[in-house]
Amino acid sequence: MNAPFPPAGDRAVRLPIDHPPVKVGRIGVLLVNLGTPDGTDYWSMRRYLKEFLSDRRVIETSRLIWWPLLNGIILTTRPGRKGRDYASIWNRERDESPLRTITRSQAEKLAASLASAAPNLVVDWAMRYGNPSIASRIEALQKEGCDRILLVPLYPQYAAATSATVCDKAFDALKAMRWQPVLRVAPPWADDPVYIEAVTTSLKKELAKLSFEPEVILASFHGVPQSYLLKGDPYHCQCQKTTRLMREALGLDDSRFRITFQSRFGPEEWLQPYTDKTVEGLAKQGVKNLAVVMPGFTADCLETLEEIAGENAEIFKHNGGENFAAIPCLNDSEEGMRVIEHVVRRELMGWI
Ligand SMILES: C=CC1=C(C)c2cc3[nH]c(cc4nc(cc5[nH]c(cc1n2)c(C)c5CCC(=O)O)C(CCC(=O)O)=C4C)c(C)c3C=C
Ligand SMILES: [Fe+2]
Ligand SMILES: [Fe+2]
Repeated sequence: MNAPFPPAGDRAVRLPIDHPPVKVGRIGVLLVNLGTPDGTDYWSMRRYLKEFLSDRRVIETSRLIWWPLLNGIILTTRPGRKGRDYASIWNRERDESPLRTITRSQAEKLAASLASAAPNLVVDWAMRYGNPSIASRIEALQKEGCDRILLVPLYPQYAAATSATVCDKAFDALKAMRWQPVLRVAPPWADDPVYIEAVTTSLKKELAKLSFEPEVILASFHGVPQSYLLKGDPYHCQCQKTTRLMREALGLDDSRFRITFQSRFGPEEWLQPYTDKTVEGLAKQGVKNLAVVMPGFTADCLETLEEIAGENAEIFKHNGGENFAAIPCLNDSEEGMRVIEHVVRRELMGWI
C-alpha cells in the first residue's frame, strides 16, 4: 500500500479497516552535538541556557539550591555576557553558530560518502539543546521510512553530562511513539586507533603550518565537576587515555604534552589541572611558545574559538608568552570525517 517502501507486515491478510500510512525499510543515522542558541540576543541566549542548565545530567546540584540561583541570578546576567561571546564567533553568512554549521557539514559529508554503500541510509543531525531538536529529527527520520536509527553522540569521551543526556532525550522522544524505530547508540571512541591517528595527524599538519615550535602542547578537554568523577563518571579516565595515546603516537614526554581541563563553571572544584591556570603558569615560568589542541571537541565552538583561541591566548600573552596557537578541531576535515565514518560504518554492521 505505501510504495516505494517494502510492506510493513503480511498484506495477504485482509483487514476490515486499514491503518494510517507508514513507510519502513530505511536506516537513519543521527549525529548529535551539544547545542547552540538560535541567535545571540538576550532571549535566544536565555532560552538556550535555561534548557541547558535545567538538565539534571549537567547540573547535579539539589534543585532546592539550583532553581533560585538559576532563575534569580544566572539567567538574568549570563545571557547578555555569553551572547556577546557568541557574537564574536558567529557565522554571519548563515546566521548561526559555528557548531551548527560544522555539524551540518559533517552530516552532509557522511551522507555523501555512505550513499553508494547503503542507498537506503538517511543521515541527519540534531542538537541536544536548541535546534534542530533530537525529537524533531527522529520524527523526520521515521517519516522518511527509517525503522532503525543509529544515534551518534558526537563525543569521543563519554560523560553523563553529554553522551548520556543525548540518549535520555532520544528515549524521551521514543516514549511518545506507538511504533518506535529500533535504536542503536554509538559508543565513545576515546581510545580508537582511527581517532588517535586522526587527531595526531591533524595536530602534526597544523603544527607544520606554524611559524614557531611550541615548547609545550596542552591537550585541553572540557571540564566537569570533580564530584562527577568521584561518583563514577568515566570521563576523566577516558580523557587521560586519549592524552596518553596521543602522547605516545607523537613521541613526546609528559612535560611537553600535558592534559588540562577548561570551561569551569561555578564555584565548585572541577577536574584539574585547569587550562587557564596552566596557561598563565607556563607563561610566568618563561614558556614563550604554546599550542593547545582540543581532542574532546568534535567541532569548533564557543569553548574552542572564544575561550581558548581568544581568552587563553590573551592570558598567555599578558603573562609574558609570545606565540600561542589554538589547533582547529577535527571538524569536517578529511581526518575528522575518517573518524565519524569509521564509527558509523562499524556500528551499522548487521544493518547494512
Ligand atoms: C555547567 C555545567 C556544564 C557541564 C558539566 C558541561 C560539560 C560539558 N560541556 C561540553 C561541551 C560543550 N559545552 C559548551 C558550552 C557550554 N557548557 C556549559 C556548561 C557545562 N558544560 C555552558 C553553560 C555552555 C554555554 C556557554 C556558556 O554559557 O558558558 C559547548 C559549546 C556550544 C556552542 O554552541 O558553541 C560545548 C561543545 C562537554 C564535552 C562537557 C563534558 C564532558
Ligand atoms: Fe559545556
Ligand atoms: Fe566557556
